[in-house]
Amino acid sequence: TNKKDDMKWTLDNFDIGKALGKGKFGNVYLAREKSSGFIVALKVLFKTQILKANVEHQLKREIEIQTHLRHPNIVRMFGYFHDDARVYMILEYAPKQLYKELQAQENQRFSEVRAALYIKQLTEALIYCHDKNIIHRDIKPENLLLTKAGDLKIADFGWSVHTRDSKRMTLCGTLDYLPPEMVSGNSHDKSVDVWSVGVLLYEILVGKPPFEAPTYEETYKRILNAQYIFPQHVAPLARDLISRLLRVKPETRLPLQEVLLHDWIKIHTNLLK
Ligand SMILES: O=C(O)Cn1ncc2ncnc(NCCc3cnc(NC(=O)Nc4cccc(Cl)c4)s3)c21
Repeated sequence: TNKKDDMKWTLDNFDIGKALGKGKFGNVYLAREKSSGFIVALKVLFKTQILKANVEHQLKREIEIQTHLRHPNIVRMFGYFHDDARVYMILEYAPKQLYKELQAQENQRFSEVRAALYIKQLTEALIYCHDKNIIHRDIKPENLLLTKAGDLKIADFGWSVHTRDSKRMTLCGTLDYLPPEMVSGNSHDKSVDVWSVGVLLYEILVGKPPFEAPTYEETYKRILNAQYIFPQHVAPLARDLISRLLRVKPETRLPLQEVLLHDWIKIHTNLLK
């Protein structure tokens, strides 16, 4: 690795700014690296919380994976360090959170052009991860950020960590984004990410997730049977793509490479991008 990569960072290297997000294990702060003036997001995690939740090994795996990923649609982890009480992740700063952007929309949904750009970029990032045998397993609006230019970045590297700092995590955790094989406790492979692309696509076009129900048990049942309906405003091509992703049988879900070739994506994305 070059000098920068094995740099020994400490808190003294940074001026700390406003809190960007608050979570169970600690907060994320805007920060500036003093010598370069470079702006980053500094995620602070309390060791006591990590140990209490018994997620130390998951954090180590996440850092190991994340420091080796380089993709325009994945938030970079430039490094990490720790002191006696906290672990710090030095992350690429992306100013907007997709779930907040979604909530700010009229009817809480994006246009087909905006939705197709996000799905295309998410799919490209997941293809990159899958090629490195990394399954994300936790794709949902809270884990997706947007750059100033409006490009999507996967921000969450707890690929298999569910006890994560998610904002919409209700007391017992939101099932909404989990595929049948995960809610039923069966084994799962990278096609779990394909399912969650389908859930995300449905939510950003409709304004709520496909299997949302008043009770946990009802959501569970609807996921197991891939039971969802489309409001009449959802266009036929979008319905076609979603129906090829939200399949109970993992092997029948559309491969991610074919998501990029689907007419709904091609028609609604700027082919030059
Ligand atoms: O989104 C926000 O709330 C605030 N925000 N706003 C702008 C912005 N720009 C960049 N990053 C942000 N947030 C950090 C995103 C993360 C990346 N990687 C993570 N990993 C993690 O939390 N791991 C982890 C946690 C607890 C236990 C264990 Cl085992 C692992 S969180 C930003």
